[in-house]
Amino acid sequence: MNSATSEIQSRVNQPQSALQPSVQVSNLNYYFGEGDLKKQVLFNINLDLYPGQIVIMTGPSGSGKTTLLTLIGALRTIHEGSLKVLGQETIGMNKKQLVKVRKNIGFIFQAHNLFYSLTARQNVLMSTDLFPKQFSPQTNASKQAAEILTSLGLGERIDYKPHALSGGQKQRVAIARALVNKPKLILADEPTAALDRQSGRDVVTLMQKLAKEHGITILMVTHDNRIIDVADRIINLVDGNLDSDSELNTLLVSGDRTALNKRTLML
Ligand SMILES: Nc1ncnc2c1ncn2[C@@H]1O[C@H](COP(=O)(O)OP(=O)(O)OP(=O)(O)O)[C@@H](O)[C@H]1O
Repeated sequence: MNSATSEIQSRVNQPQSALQPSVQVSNLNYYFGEGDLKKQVLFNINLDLYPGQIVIMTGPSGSGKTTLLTLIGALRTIHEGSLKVLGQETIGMNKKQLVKVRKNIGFIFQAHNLFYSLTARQNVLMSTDLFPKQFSPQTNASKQAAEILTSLGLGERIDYKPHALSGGQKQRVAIARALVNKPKLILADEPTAALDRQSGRDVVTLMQKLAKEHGITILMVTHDNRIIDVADRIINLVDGNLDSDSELNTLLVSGDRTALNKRTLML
């Protein structure tokens, strides 16, 4: 284990109270629309997410999951309260400052959004500032993209275009693209929805490994109850309110299967 890895390991193994949260949400309210059409969609949200944690966000349709995810991803600005992402307060930030915050976050979506005219490696490089100036296979960034793809089991597919890849392989390219800038926070919106059972399982196992080995915080919105067991924690939004927030192991250890089943039924 190199020194960087052991430092991360020791951070991840600390009690959560000793760690700096990657995301700190306090008293957050959010509204859409103006004047008479103004509608509140998030109500007094308080939430801290820690390094190494996989947090699954569930809740009925329209409960505010995507809105909260996009606020944490600095894709929108908050109106009221406080939202610190990787130590930076985002309220009052201008577009340029938000873009800077976003650079430290990896995004993974249901539709992997790959460019079909580019190879797996070139798709990964789209996330770096070095594209398209230098995408010859000799550059450091290109080598790094190849390394990440190899570590995700795509060593044989580095220079293939998406049409020659399976659904699970395409989603792994999307994960590689989310990782190339070494984010401390990954936000995923239905990352397994388009995948068969085995590919979905492979993708989340990989995400779990990344969270644990590199101290990455992963916040994932999913309706896929086939993958719920990878969560360290499940938060449930109902009508814009944080309805519950539980450690999955606690639910399982305490034998409170009714609570877990109730939650799973809502997915
Ligand atoms: N751009 C928008 N303008 C106005 N209202 C919006 C906008 N986006 C979302 N909403 C409303 O905000 C509320 C929360 O929506 P959001 O998409 O965050 O819910 P969700 O839990 O992600 O739903 P789903 O599971 O269906 O994706 C809903 O009432 C929705 O209609």
